[in-house]
Amino acid sequence: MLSTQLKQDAEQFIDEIYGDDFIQGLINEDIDHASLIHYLQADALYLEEFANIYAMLISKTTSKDMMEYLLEEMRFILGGEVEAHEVLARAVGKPYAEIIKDGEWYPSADHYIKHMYYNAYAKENIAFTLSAMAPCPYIYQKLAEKAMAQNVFQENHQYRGWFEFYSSNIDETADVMFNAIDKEAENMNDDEIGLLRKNFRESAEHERRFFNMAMTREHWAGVDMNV
Ligand SMILES: Cc1ncc(CN)c(N)n1
Repeated sequence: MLSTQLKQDAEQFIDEIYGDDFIQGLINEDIDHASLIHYLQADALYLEEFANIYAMLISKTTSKDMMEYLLEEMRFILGGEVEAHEVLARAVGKPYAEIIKDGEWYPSADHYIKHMYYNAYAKENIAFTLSAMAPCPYIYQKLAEKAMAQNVFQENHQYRGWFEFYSSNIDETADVMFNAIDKEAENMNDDEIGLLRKNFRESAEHERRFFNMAMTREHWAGVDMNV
């Protein structure tokens, strides 16, 4: 099954991201607040676009079950995931709404978001977009599970809630995406399946870049946003 291959492909990225500074900084509680703020600003906008892309997929599917799933996920991403963001905002010590008001699509986030939009606009079959979206729930879930398995988070650990949230809330999200990808892949040729795999791997790398973007507080250099 293609999803077995995709999950195998993801492993390398999960290990790399786990060892990178963002996740280690959360585990060790020594991540700097400026990086958390940068992450929250970028991620609030990323999630908004993720919800918009779900809406685009609703118009492309004829399956009622898939429509219901997409609607439910839209609601979750617009409301539920704020809970994970609130954990980080509390550590920063500022209201979440105040933190995110100045964000923009920093370069790595911009690239990731446009990778998903490209597939939503260019491809009629939703499996192409889903293959670019699936690393989002899947990689966070695996990172959180790994962190919970390898560390003991005391009651007062500042980021415990973040890991708990992603290790327990998004199981089904990734599963439904993988099932839909597998179903569509049954009727695809090798080139198309290769593209699904490429989309997935690219997004897995985007996930890594997104975290690292926060650590370096990446910005557009030489682009005056007020012009
Ligand atoms: C960039 C990114 N990727 C994944 C997730 C988890 N939904 C997230 N919040 N942000």
